[in-house]
Amino acid sequence: MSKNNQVIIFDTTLRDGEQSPGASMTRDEKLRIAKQLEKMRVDVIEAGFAIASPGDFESVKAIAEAVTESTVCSLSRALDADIDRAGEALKNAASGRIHTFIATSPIHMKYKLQMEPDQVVEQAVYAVKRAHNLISDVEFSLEDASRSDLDFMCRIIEKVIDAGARTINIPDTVGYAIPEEFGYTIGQLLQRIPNADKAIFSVHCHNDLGLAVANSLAAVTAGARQVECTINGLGERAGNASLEEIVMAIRTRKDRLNLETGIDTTQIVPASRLVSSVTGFPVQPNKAIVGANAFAHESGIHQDGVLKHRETYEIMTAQDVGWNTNRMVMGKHSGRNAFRSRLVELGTTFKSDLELNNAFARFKELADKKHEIFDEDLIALVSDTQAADAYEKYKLSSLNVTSQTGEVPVAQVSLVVDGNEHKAQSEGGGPVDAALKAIEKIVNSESSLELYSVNAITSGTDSQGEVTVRLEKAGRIVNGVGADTDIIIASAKAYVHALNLMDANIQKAHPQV
Ligand SMILES: CC(=O)SCCNC(=O)CCNC(=O)[C@H](O)C(C)(C)COP(=O)(O)OP(=O)(O)OC[C@H]1O[C@@H](n2cnc3c(N)ncnc32)[C@H](O)[C@@H]1OP(=O)(O)O
Ligand SMILES: CC(C)C(=O)C(=O)O
Ligand SMILES: [Mg+2]
Repeated sequence: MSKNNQVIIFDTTLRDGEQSPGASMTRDEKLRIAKQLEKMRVDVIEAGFAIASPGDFESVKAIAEAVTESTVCSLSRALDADIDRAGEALKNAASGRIHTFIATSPIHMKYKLQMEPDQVVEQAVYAVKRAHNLISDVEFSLEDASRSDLDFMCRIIEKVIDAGARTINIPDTVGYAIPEEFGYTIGQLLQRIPNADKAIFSVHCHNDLGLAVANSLAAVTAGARQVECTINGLGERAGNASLEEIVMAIRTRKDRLNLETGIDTTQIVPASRLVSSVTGFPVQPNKAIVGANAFAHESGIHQDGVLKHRETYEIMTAQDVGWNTNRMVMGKHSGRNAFRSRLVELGTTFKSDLELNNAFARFKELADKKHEIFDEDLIALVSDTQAADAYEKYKLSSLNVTSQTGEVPVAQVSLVVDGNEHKAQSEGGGPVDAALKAIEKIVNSESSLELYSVNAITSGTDSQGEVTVRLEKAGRIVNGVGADTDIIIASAKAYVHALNLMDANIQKAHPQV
């Protein structure tokens, strides 16, 4: 059985990960990733498949020469040329490993290798011996192990251990295994093979059924002590078991698994970002640990819980895996507590519950129109609300603008003045001009427009526009602001705000007016 509770993390992003169609990496890109993996304290880095191409040979060689803290490994078929090429690439490694493999399932032996099982055993033993002559650290993999016969696996494994293999890898090459069965297989191999205690048993799971991590965990529970995995779960077809999920599951459920890894988990997110930017494979937002939403909360009930006690909805901290912080995302599912708390952080205070409730109601209206509400939106929304709450002779009740190619824009506005509803219609040079002229028809303010400016508060076509309108009348100047996802409504709001400010000014100066 296992020697201790330490699980060796073998990263194969640079080999199996690179087998993802479209994920080819240059030598320098691989080197950058390898340095990050070393920084993260990965135990073994599979740097490539030295015989695959001159470029891959150079990558393995360069990584073997640059990395000193992790073992550097090259894959090779059970063939002389592959093994020798791997040995050559690794000759300057501080700690190198040759990883040789051959398929052991009936389907692979018969159709792909076109070899009899006895020939496969013979070639495996020969390959391990040849590799062992070049380097002491030899790993042997039984390709397609999860579809191989258990007795046959026991036979070949016993022989390759005798030949010098010190790591025996059991791959679920086609992602066919299910956890209980896979764990059982590992347990049986460890029990039945007489010299099993001379090697570390490893697993290498693919994600064709979405079970790669679950199968890997079942295997370590049964006694495997190396897991082969990749950053972001990159890899052939549906990918490999994801390193970040394996490592964080072992860490987070230490209570149950009683295992550990040597990984510096704070380097996980930087590694994920690097792999994503080098390969051009984006990380899905809901990806465990490294997805943008992995530590983000948008629902009011969750936000309230996290604000009161983080562990109500978080089983890890964002900082533990390399994020700066968790995130409260303001959106249509958010609640008052998160809304108030974010605004307090942004330096806003509410004088009363009524003020909070008014701002919150406007926030919900905005959230129905806009996917994500940013801090800038909140600030604009609160100043808009506070302005509206201050003094309001005029209130915009509704605005309807028709604007078509080749037609003169027409605006119909409904304005409440001192509690009474007034309606007006106007044409204009553009929809904004028409809207402001319609308002003027009702108010007849006799003020002149000194400035009209529009700002997109955030990026994106669903951004709120913030409009500033400066009016001048008899030497008095006021600046009205209005924000809305509809720029014409934002303009009307800003104009009405300016009219209210002008009116409040006049009231202060001449209370009898
Ligand atoms: C499960 C895995 O991920 S295995 C790794 C898969 N990764 C890769 O294949 C990426 C790199 N591969 C390559 O660059 C090329 O396939 C090479 C350089 C390795 C080989 O190229 P070629 O010599 O042109 O062979 P080709 O790829 O067409 O066919 C593979 C040959 O290897 C044989 N083979 C496959 N696996 C093994 C093995 N483990 N041991 C010995 N021979 C093997 C096949 O039977 C086939 O033999 P054949 O040519 O006598 O029919
Ligand atoms: C070469 C082996 C380990 C492999 O990648 C697989 O079987 O999936
Ligand atoms: Mg694989």
